[in-house]
Amino acid sequence: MAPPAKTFTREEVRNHTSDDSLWCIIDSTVYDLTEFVDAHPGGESVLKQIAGQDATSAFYNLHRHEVLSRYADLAIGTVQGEKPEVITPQPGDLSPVPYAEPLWLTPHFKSPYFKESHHKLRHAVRVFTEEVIKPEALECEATGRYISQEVIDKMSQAGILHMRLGPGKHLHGVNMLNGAVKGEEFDYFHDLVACQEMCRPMMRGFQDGNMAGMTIGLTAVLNFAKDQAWKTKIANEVFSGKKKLCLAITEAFAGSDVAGLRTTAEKTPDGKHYIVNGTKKWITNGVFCDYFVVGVRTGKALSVLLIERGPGVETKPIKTSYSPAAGTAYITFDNVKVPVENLLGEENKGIHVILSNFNHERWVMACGSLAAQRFIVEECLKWSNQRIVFGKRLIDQPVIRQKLAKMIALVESNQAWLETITYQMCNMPYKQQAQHLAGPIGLLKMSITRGAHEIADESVQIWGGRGLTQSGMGKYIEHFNRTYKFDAILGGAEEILGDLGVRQAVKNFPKAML
Ligand code: HEM
Repeated sequence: MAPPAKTFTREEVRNHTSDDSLWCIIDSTVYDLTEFVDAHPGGESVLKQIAGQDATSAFYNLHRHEVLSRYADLAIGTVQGEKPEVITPQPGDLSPVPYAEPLWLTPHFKSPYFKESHHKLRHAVRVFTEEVIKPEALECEATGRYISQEVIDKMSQAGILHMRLGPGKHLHGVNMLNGAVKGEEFDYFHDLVACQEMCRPMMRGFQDGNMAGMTIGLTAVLNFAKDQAWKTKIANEVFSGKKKLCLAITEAFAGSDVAGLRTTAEKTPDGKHYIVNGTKKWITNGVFCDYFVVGVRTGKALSVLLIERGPGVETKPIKTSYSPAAGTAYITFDNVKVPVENLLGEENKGIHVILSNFNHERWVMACGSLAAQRFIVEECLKWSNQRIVFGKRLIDQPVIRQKLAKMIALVESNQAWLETITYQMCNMPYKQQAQHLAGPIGLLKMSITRGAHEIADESVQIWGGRGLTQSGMGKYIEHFNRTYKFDAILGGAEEILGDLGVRQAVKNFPKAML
């Protein structure tokens, strides 16, 4: 909101220093703080000290720019002949801060990978994220409530729910974000753009609460359901946002080691149903889902069933270090009767169903974690540039520049690797992807989550106490430091994925000797 059109001279502002009239200037705007003094969260005395003065540096040393838009009604005009210097970003804007955007979005840099439609989609998703998703994310993260049906409906109408599964036939004919990209043209670079843009609210619990379950679970139905009409029914219900679906594989008994699952499914004597018994743990979105894509033991091997919420299915929230908005659940199945038609893929060949989406799931997590790291780099660059300590900006200290250099290098190198792998995904048929990319994607995710560890650590050191505080200037640093580990565990632990990468590399090792 622009300040009122009235103008004042600096001389006039200097006359308002009493309890009856206390003004100050921040970035050429004049604020009347008389009534606000008592309510100021930072106390009265600090405002009295800057009465009548230009408080721009003092303000930015202690507050985020967004505070000014929250209190815009305190502005009474501007200083005659002066214009604001601080940039107020508009929805969809690219950040002008160095390294705040990937190189393909940086002026003068070229990329062989991104076309006009990727740029269009980037802009459209960023606007949607800022206008629709971010306000919801902030509220859900603060209150712990689950995503609202209203926001789910808006995402469905904009084609975002379809988009979250990556490229494929399910996108054909879907109007995405008012024609930003055609479903038929949507490739893994569009997918990358959407994944990275949708992380921008930087609310990690909500990010998973925002339909992560369907992203990793619905593909099993699309690719392995046998009955076409049944598949279409489930897909329509989920893509329209009317029903929620999640993937339920991990158990207290087995995390990354899926072969150790203990939930059982036994066929009834008439062969028409399975009776499912067991438990599932850490199931993202489980608390509010209607459908569960469940890994079960059928005899000695694994199978995958779609189980509908009903008698015998119970979900309880699990408290994790991110917000309850993710809907993380402990699930119990007690004598749940499931029609045999709900089998996905072949009986006892469920491992193929489970593995089939791992590459995409891990790649999605890699995209998201890296986008969050870049956001943290931007926060650190801005903070180091505006924070004055020992009479200098933080960035004037070599030790801080070293930390920033390390953080930038980690993000840029991982983004370059991510784009190279994405290019392979665009150019390899599914079978080749499964054969050649599981190892590289495992190594990529490991590298990115290791980078997150370094970046979380260095950023807290740069921000000091504010990096440990849940409100105020360093709130994103605190949040990132508390939640970055999710990406190092979910979808396969860092160590397991690194090991997968090396094992795949040595599988067909040539007779090459030293
Ligand atoms: C338009 C003017 C101002 C508004 C609307 C405002 C608002 C706020 C708000 C909302 C907070 C809570 C923390 C946050 O959300 O960032 C805060 C904290 C604070 N403010 Fe202000 N403020 C203003 C000007 C100033 C000025 C000029 C100073 C100092 C000279 C100041 C000193 C402080 C201090 C010391 C804190 C506590 C910071 C911390 O806990 O780290 N404020 N202010």
